Amino acid sequence: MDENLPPPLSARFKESFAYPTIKERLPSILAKIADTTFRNKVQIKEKYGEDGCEDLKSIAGCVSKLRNEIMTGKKLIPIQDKRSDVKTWNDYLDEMTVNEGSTPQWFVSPWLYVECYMYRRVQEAVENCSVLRQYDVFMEQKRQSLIDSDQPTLILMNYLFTVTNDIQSGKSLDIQKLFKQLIQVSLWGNKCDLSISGGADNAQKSCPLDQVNTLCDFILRDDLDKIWQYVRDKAPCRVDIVLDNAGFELVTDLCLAEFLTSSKLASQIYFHAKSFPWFVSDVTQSDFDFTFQHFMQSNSLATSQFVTQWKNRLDSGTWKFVVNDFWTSPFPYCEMRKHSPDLYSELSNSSLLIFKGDLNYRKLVGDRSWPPSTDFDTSLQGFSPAPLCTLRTLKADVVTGLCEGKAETIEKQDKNWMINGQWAVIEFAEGMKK
Ligand SMILES: O=P(O)(O)OC[C@H]1O[C@](O)(CO)[C@@H](O)[C@@H]1O
Ligand SMILES: [Mn+2]
Repeated sequence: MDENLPPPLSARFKESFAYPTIKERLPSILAKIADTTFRNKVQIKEKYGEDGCEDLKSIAGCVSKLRNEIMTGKKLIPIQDKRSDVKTWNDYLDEMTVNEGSTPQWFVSPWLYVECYMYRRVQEAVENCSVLRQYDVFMEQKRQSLIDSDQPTLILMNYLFTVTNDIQSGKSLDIQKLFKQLIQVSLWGNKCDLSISGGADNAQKSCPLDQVNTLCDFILRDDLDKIWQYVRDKAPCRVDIVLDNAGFELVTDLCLAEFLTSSKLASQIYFHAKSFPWFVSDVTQSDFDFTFQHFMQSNSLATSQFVTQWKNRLDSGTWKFVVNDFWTSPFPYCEMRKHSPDLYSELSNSSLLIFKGDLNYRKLVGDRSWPPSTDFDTSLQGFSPAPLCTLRTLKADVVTGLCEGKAETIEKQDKNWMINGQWAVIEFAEGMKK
């Protein structure tokens, strides 16, 4: 490890947000999983019979054991299942053991690593089932949060419908203004994750368009002008969105993608998603499919036209939905080139990478305790497959790229500014010019 880098965030710092996350938030997420699996018993029995019930029992048992391991600060143990990423995880456990001089522990080791490990252990419980190997322990919550966001979704779809019709009919529009607006809608969509709330209802309630104006002052660093100039000069170009949460956030990402495509700023959009349930609300293939199914049942003209168009875009390859196991690995992104060279080179074909959300941000900056005024480029530690930007509301006590004194000023105004999801950053790193 580079001695000059600040230390990784960890629950061993009791005043940091890692500590209550591991002590309270993670155990409560696991308790909720055990709870919902029991509640699903009747349904599962109908569909899968006794084997299904046995699987549910086994998932609940594994999750309760894991909860106990966390609460008693046990050592991390190797993953044991047949998923193709097992070796990666177990090799990393060995590597961390060597680095730390002893086996990693929940309240001692880097927060990023142990928190990712928890979700991989939950998946282990599912992988070892006999009939429920596709089971998603967070499915109900994710679906409900999409349904609970129907109202703001409709407002957004109707608005976008007018915008795209105007574009098509050649009406003169302020594309720059729309670009900035839809980026901000997608940014604030990131408020709606289910991990920060420990799985409690966190759906979008207010009007997503009004929010853009009222929340302007809560953006601590705003590189939108630079991003706009870059995209305008590159257009039409390939844009990659590294997705975060299902539910309303995904709706906002799809709307951003639609705007970029119909305005011809983007020629192609890649959506990157998780290959198994992750940090409660992150998008998987089945969440993406459910979102489309849900839209297909809508009575709204705008929604049903968009969903047909989006399916066509996916069929024709203008849009691509891709998953990669790297996104559900514990590695910070500066290690992507080493651990997933194929993904790194795939991303380098893009003109702009948009990283959504808090966890992506933590991985971009290596989840280290950087002084907030550290240059954003420096904190990326060489990760630069293509020009990139982040749309992130702050839910963890790490941030870089703020101007000198900004953190201190905000701290006086709101002592929870780094963790309450009320503040945000839009940061751009152009990297090496291509
Ligand atoms: O969905 P997001 O924005 O990545 O947030 C995920 C959550 O997980 C954490 O990274 C850790 O629990 C928080 O910082 C945040 O609440
Ligand atoms: Mn998430």
